[in-house]
Amino acid sequence: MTMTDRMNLEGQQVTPTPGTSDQPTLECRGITKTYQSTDPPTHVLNGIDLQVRPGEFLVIMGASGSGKSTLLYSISGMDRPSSGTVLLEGGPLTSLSDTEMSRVRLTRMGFVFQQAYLLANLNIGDNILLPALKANPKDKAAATARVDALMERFDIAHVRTHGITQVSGGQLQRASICRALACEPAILFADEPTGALNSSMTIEVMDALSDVHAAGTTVVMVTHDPSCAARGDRVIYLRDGSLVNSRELGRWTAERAGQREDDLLAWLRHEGF
Ligand SMILES: Nc1ncnc2c1ncn2[C@@H]1O[C@H](COP(=O)(O)OP(=O)(O)OP(=O)(O)O)[C@@H](O)[C@H]1O
Repeated sequence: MTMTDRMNLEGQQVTPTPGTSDQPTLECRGITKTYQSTDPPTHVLNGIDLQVRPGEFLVIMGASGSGKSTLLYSISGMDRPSSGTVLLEGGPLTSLSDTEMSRVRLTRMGFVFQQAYLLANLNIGDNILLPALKANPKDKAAATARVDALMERFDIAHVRTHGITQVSGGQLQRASICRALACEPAILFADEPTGALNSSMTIEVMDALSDVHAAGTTVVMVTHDPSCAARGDRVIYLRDGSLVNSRELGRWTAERAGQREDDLLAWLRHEGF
């Protein structure tokens, strides 16, 4: 664990939450990313060290262009870092072939984006089922049972047979969360999952992500929104592609949400947000 991981704004040592195992779910060492497609090349990440504890809800924040999405993509196998190592549950990701990486993404990781990216020719239920069937075609009965349970849990069972244009934005994003959980991933990555939603749908979706986290799934989320960030156990702050500070928040509770947001906002302002 790095120094920034252990210190809060006041430079005090903090006790990490929750995490029980010594092995991080995700470990990143010396991650750099340079886009060679531009002239001159664009250096975006400058050697990020990061550990995500089992069951932790980690939030990545920073100004626009600071490298948040690039970091998320580089550590989740959606893109490859230019250098550095990523370990998922102790296994090296960065040395996998593209085919092996795709398999790990499908079976061990879930993804939620700003847009739902569900298929227009499938109904909501079948969209959610698809990755589970792709991961294990022989598992149809078990996968269907899992998907039914997820749709009940996230209150979209009643729109199972609806088309993707026949549900609200909040329902669509909850369907994306169900799809991301259908293969029971070790970790869920979310990139601005509420970026396209109004405030009531944002709360719906963040309640769903808090539920995912409370059930034990490790979550890594990029957001611009301090009220969403306040749901996390820990917020890290990027500036110009470097991890410059980190804030332990402890477990989110609805009762303390307002105070927690105020504290986080004060810290973010101190960081230049
Ligand atoms: N494919 C690419 N090729 C070249 N440069 C890129 C590419 N993708 C991102 N960048 C650049 O990398 C930098 C970081 O982008 P990134 O999207 O990671 O930032 P961000 O913090 O997520 O920003 P935002 O909050 O605006 O989404 C930006 O300067 C961006 O222009």
